[in-house]
Amino acid sequence: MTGNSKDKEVHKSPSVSTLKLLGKRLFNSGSHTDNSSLLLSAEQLGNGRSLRKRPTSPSIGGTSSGPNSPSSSAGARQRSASLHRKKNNASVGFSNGPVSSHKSSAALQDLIKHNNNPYLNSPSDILGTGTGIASTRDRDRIALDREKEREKARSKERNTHHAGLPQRSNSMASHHFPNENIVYNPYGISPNHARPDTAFADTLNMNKENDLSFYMHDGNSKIRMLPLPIANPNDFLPEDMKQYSVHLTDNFVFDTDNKPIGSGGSSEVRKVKSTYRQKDVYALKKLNMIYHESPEKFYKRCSKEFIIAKHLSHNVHITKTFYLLKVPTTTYTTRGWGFIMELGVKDLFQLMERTGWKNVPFSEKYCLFKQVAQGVKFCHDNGIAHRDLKPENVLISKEGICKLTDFGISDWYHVVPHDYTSPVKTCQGMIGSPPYTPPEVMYFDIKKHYPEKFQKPYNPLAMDSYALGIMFITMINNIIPFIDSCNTDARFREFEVSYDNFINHQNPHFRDKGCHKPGPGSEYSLARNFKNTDATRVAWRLADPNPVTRYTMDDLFNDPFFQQIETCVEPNDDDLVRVPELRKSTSATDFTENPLDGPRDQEMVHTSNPFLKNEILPSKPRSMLEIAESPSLKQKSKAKGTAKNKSHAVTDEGGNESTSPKQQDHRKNLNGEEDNDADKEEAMESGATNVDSLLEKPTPTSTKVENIPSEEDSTMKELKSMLDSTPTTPKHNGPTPLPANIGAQLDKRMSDLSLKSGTPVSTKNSSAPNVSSSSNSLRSLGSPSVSSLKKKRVVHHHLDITNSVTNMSSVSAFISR
Ligand SMILES: Nc1ncnc2c1ncn2[C@@H]1O[C@H](COP(=O)(O)OP(=O)(O)OP(=O)(O)O)[C@@H](O)[C@H]1O
Repeated sequence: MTGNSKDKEVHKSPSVSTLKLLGKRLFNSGSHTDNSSLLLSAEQLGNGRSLRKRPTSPSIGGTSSGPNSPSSSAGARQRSASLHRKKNNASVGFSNGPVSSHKSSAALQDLIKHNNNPYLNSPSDILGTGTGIASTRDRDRIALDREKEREKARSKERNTHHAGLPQRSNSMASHHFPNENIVYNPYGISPNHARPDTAFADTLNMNKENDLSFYMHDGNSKIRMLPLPIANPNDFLPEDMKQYSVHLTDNFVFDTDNKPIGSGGSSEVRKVKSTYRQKDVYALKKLNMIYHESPEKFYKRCSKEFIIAKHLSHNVHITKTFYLLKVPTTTYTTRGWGFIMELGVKDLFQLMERTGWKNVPFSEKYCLFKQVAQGVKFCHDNGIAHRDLKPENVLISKEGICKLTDFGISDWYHVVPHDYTSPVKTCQGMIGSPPYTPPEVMYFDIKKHYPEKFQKPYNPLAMDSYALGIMFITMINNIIPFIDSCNTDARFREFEVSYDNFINHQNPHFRDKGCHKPGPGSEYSLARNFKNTDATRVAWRLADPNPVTRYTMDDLFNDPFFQQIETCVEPNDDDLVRVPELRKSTSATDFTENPLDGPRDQEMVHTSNPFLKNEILPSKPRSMLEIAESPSLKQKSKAKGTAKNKSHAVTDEGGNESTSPKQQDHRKNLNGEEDNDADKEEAMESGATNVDSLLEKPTPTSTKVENIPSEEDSTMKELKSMLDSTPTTPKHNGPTPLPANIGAQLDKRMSDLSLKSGTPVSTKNSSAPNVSSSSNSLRSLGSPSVSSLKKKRVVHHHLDITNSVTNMSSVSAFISR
């Protein structure tokens, strides 16, 4: 178990912000190696696959289109690679890659020194063994390339085909800084494509952090602020998820440290503390508007993410999401919405980029892999496809437990969302984060210019399997195997050829269901480092380029190698996370989001829920306890007077557990924690008030509806109708999904917020075998409230990974070039 010192180290380490900065500079350059004698190799090979954060392709609308620019990222990378090959006159296999133009850079040498790229360790890597047996696909590829060229020309003629749609920017991808390598950043800042949603990327620059003026560009191209009044989250949530308090500052204060702990394409994550228990630290995922998103679309997107995340918050391998709250403008954030979530110590990417990662024993890596798989299985078993699995979206708790997060593009995957016997609903459109996005999805990437005939509806579950396989390969190889999982990437082509070779020449039944013969051996580059042909079977079957034969999660859980992996936590172990307490719920009259804001009644203007209009939203949202006691809003009066100043510790299981002060005391004792909450409370609350009173200025209401895919329009109607649902008694039983009626209606409607649904495919067998993994796990004992606070004994020390790059100065050497 990692102690406090480790945690501190975590926070000192150059985490997300540094990584992002590093990524901008270093992606496609030689990556870390511990062997300086390999400097030449690194440069010659132009390793472009070093680990870096992968922003999600934000194709909310179902397509991720980009300008038909000849300078797409792929193009740029290809140019680099070919240039490199020319320069070095080397025939390379997997190790072939984009060129680094910083040969003589000290920073690069420093970087290369830390390289632990296993491909660089053997001369045979250069030969790309395992791929030269047959190359039957080459002809296909040439034909495909020709066809793509023709399609590209046609596409140019069509020119503005995708204009106005949400786009994945190719700005950073195609933008070359004179002294900088290419970085693929869909949300990148470009002089030509200023993306409002990139505003928070700049907050990672610590110099700007306390610069209030930075946050005052209301409505300019960098900052996108929601118009006032900010909508009430409860207006967008189903009955059983409505919250007692909807204001962040009612029950939380920002961490005094006040540094962002992470950021993504549409969010920034900071620490917040319970107003009542300073030791209870949570993550606030502050959500930002993306592109030219309208406020309505923003609210619907975010509430969907929240509903899915909360729906899944019943498993030790899922990051718990507690509340969806209004966030005021402060020195730390702009106004908007945010999630209160369980705090992760770091994400898997941050573990993998540490120089000590390469020394992590196989057994520990397998354990992490299996934990992630358990999380994915839980999602699938609960009707959700994650669709954006990548190391950045796996958080590690302080106990070393892997927890999936970021359900921003997740979706219900059944045709009838809550009917798990109904077929799988296929998807269309480019989503996800290369290279974890499988080839069948990459065909939808507009920048790849694939002919439309290649774009077939795909199974979102197979998407998760593939991502898991690529994650596994990356974890073992310490480097991503390729940049894009499509045949525009030479390394991916090599992988495909290797795959075919293995089947054609060594194991013809490799793709057969139930075949558990050994997988590829060390003659295959992407198998060599596993040193275990059972592990390669698992990795390669998950990363099967063919989605039809790819391992499903059930196949994975049936695999004998997977089954025998020992983990240090069981999927049904209880969590150690304390549900944040809600004591205060600011009423309409005593909460001032902005002094210039209109009366709170205006919130009603935002609601599209006729039910709420008729009933008149009560000034104080009902608590989960009140909802449980009297589901109908008409009975609200009975519960009146119990709301304010009452302690509400609402479980994330749907509100069926409200912890009494007595219980809290008990928990406190079990934890051995010292509370002093009452003493601190007053001071903390006054702190919260101060935060509230910080600067904010009115925003011109932007209601411009962009030229969005028609499905977006329809989804808005669907969400409205979802909210018209008749309230039912909120009830949750453990991991059971949403209450039947509401859940079914909600699922149906929310599922329609998804990408274009296509033809159903056959439902997979949802039964999973019993997986016996760790015998070392502590099983839950006693009641949940007691067992949830038991410390678990783990067999591995997942956070205990050394890093030779520990301070900003060493990092700044990279980025100050
Ligand atoms: N609960 C949390 N605790 C600690 N760190 C977190 C938490 N949630 C997110 N992070 C950090 O912030 C990063 C971004 O979070 P997340 O992926 O949820 O944002 P996003 O905007 O949806 O990103 P993406 O570009 O992948 O869609 C994560 O990679 C992680 O490092």
